[in-house]
Amino acid sequence: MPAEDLQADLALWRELGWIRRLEEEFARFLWRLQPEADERVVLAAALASHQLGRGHVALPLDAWLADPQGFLALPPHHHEPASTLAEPARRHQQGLEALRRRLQALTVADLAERLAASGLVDAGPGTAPLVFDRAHLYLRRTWQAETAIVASIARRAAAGAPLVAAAEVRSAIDEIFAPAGDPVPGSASGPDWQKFAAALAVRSPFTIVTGGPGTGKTWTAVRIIALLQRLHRKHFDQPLRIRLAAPTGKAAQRLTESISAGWLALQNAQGLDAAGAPEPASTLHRLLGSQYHTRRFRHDRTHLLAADVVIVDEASMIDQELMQSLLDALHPATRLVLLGDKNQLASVEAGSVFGDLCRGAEQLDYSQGMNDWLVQVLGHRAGPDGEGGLADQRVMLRRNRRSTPGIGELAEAVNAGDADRAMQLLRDPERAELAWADGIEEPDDRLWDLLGNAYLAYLEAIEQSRPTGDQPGQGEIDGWARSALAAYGRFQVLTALREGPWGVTGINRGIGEWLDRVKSGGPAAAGAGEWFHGRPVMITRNDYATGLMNGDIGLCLALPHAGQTRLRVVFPKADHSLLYLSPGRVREAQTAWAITVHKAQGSEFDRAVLVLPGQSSPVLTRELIYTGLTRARDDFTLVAPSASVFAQAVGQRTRRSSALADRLGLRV
Ligand SMILES: Nc1ncnc2c1ncn2[C@@H]1O[C@H](COP(=O)(O)OP(=O)(O)OP(=O)(O)O)[C@@H](O)[C@H]1O
Repeated sequence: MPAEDLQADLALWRELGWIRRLEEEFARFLWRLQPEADERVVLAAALASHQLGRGHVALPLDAWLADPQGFLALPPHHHEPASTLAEPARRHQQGLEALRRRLQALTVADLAERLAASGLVDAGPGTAPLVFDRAHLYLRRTWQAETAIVASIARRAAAGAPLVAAAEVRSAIDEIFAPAGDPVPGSASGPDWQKFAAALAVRSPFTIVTGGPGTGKTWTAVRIIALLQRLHRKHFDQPLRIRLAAPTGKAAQRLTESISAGWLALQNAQGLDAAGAPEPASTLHRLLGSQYHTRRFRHDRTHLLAADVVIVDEASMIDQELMQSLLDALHPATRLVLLGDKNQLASVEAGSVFGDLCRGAEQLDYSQGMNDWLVQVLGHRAGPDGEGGLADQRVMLRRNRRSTPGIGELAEAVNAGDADRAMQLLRDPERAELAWADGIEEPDDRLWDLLGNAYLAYLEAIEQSRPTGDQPGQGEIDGWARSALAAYGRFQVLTALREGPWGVTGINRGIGEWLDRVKSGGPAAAGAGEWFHGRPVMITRNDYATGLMNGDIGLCLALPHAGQTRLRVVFPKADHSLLYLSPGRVREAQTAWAITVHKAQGSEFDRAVLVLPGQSSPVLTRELIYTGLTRARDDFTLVAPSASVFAQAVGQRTRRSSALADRLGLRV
């Protein structure tokens, strides 16, 4: 029986940890639907499901057949069973043999034919559990989501005609961008991409602004808001309803801070009308109205969000499902501006919509219509006329505006896959903001001295800002909590891995023990799970009762209370308020001396240390290194026990599979 044969192989791969139980179950479900199904179709379906678990929304046939092993979760080479005689090695070989047998002589064309002929697969809309489209095999849900995203974006991209006269836009851009003393467009420092972004955002209800760290994405967003408000107020009494959001609470908080500081600065320079000031940012979930116990949002295509403009930061973190929900909830006329860094790690959940939308954004492919518009509002075109389409909707900011350029240079080298240049920069004494922690080959005292000392400074900062007097008021306590949170935010240890001596668990334990040893009388940091004054914690699971979300960071402080102290965990909220909870109410949390790069997405720190493991691992990729190092604003240190592991990581790209860019007509 083909069904039993295939199930036996799937069971073997599941035992070996190469696929999940879910894939086995999914295959069983398909056999039940169609006992006579083609086993190669069922195998491909199981792999499409496995792909989804690894963040890919589809299985690309050609890539799969070119590298079938790469599509199973095989262990890295150094974890393969050593002896070929031992049972695990025998099973490993059996697993590989089964894979070889299953795919023997199978070509892309042959498989495509089998998929097209199968009752389990549709070529588009329908009821079959799978969809085969553009040489990608999808589970129906992800195909539907991708299709909805494509349709929504294509609709927005087509609705390009600006409502205001070009001359009006031109004078408003000139005024709003003038005080910063920007370079003359086309001058030696290159075109003014920030003005391009503004010109694009006025013209169309959908704009994508991508750029590396410090390229001025939020600076530009402030000006886009000011520009849209100014143009709107000329014709209408009410200001535009502008909503700001980001995928995580931390990112929303950062967006609120930088937009309000930027708005204030612009207002002072320009005497802007305060009525147009944007409100604090919220998380995307909150913006869309997340509801307890369901993945559905209050705002959807039948209950649209009341907003004229929606600006979302850190858009690379938006997964496919959330992007669909966001687009669904917006009126076609609501302007959507997505800000993000296309080179960062994609979302935790499946999909890489922002990265896909930015495919090829380095090249200029503006249409003739767009170039004409740019001439009218900026006085010059972007380049030769190109294909336009989605390319007309996006702009890439390229100039790093930070005063310490080293991190931007390092990010560029990593992004270009140039590990030698990256190491050279990290070791260059001229670049004081970058360092390679040479000589740390084991997690030993040299590492704990480096990491622990930074946290000692944090613990001392907390003591220094402690309110004086026995009965401080709430205002003083809030002030203390805010300054403790700010002190913690100045420095962060990041790891690539979760487990092991170089992972979050090992590094957290090491720092905690070091602090206990060095700081007499406290902070009792070693006992993970214990609550102590100064303990930073990260929430590991959404808790709707407290409103705390996975990834939120808080600090445990001994707050003065009735002449004594009591422990409270304080969390900053996206709306800038503070939430105090007793430790008993903070259920799923772990100590956060170190956090993974994945969890740090959406956060920034003045200084960051990235700790890589001594051995290579599939999670070590260029995107991970890039995301880790760009969390640091002013100062970055790399701890990499092996230069070759670092070099290998920089050479290792991750690209999530989907046909989104292709379906949107982007050259891929
Ligand atoms: N055109 C400009 N003229 C002067 N200063 C600028 C300009 N653009 C940006 N800046 C300044 O450069 C710094 C970085 O800008 P901003 O925070 O907007 O970058 P970003 O791309 O949002 O960075 P990140 O995503 O890493 O936070 C800020 O201090 C900002 O005020």
